[in-house]
Amino acid sequence: MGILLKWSAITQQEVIQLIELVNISKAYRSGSVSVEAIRNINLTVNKGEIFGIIGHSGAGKSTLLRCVNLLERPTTGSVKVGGAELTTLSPGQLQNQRRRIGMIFQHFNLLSLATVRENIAFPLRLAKLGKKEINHRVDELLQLVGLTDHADKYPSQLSGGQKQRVGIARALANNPDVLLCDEATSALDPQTTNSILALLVDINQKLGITILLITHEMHVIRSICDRVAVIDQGEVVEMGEVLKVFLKPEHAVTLDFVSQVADSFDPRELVGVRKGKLVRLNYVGDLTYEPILYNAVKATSIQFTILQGIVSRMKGTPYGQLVIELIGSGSEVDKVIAVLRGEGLDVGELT
Ligand SMILES: Nc1ncnc2c1ncn2[C@@H]1O[C@H](COP(=O)(O)OP(=O)(O)OP(=O)(O)O)[C@@H](O)[C@H]1O
Repeated sequence: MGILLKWSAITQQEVIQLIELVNISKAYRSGSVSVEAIRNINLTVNKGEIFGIIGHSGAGKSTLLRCVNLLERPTTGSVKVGGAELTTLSPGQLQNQRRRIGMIFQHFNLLSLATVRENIAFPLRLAKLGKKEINHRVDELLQLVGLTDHADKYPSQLSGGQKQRVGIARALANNPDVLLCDEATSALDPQTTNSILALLVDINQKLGITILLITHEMHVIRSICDRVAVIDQGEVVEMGEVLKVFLKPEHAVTLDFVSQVADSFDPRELVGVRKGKLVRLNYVGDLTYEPILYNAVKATSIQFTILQGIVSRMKGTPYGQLVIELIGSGSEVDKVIAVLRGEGLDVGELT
């Protein structure tokens, strides 16, 4: 059965909250000065999803991500992963819980004097697995990330993308439930970025690992995330399903990020220039490929012009956004708009 999504009802599945951050704040002290890096953040990440946090430099992304495994301890607030409250655990208990949370980094953080195989084996040694078991697991991981032929190389002999694959394999060594990604593709060129993003999607889908990533690139969010939180000056300013946030950004910072990947021409510039009624149509799922616009106008004398448009797919879901001008009598324009809404399109009236 094809996807048939109404704008108002994008996928509703059974939801298990794997990461729950409640009222997280973190203040750093330097001398007598206190910097509040994040403030009162409430955020949940559901099991199986890829959740992205986007923000400009200094917004608090790294601090927030590092609070999830308590690499940074929040000043106030609760951090639950898989139901366990991490802030109250003893050091030993925390170490055990951290095995369920893998992490990868922008600059890979590999051991430069160790081979690929040894880097990947490192967390397995810490977990005190036997030699045979470690070798077997490392072979599996090498295959998963496509580095079987590079097992005996040192990090300096690898490309950036290959280094990040080692980082991913190492992060997955102990079969975590969650993978935290700290700007994992920021040091990579666009093609390598895409191959690493494809690997993350593969891991998410095949292994069911929940992914929480931070980035300053909307391309990353649009390519692989299910939901996104936009963070600015330490606070979450917008959050929701990527398609919705992408098609209808509300906060100025979100608009800024969306314009990284969308047409930067703002059709509101045409208000007052064009004489007809300007409307923005958003549609998702199979509706994207239906002749809805034609059907809506065919019984009327309305003419329409497309002023701006995109029809694409996001994580396999088709979507479209058109800005059109409807030319004709007011009552017929209203009728067309009502028909479009009746078909499930989101219709925003710009004039
Ligand atoms: N260890 C620290 N001591 C003092 N201030 C810090 C520390 N770490 C971060 N900050 C401050 O907290 C704020 C948020 O920093 P953070 O690194 O979390 O932002 P970010 O969004 O990840 O930025 P970037 O994308 O540049 O890495 C900044 O003002 C930063 O200067």
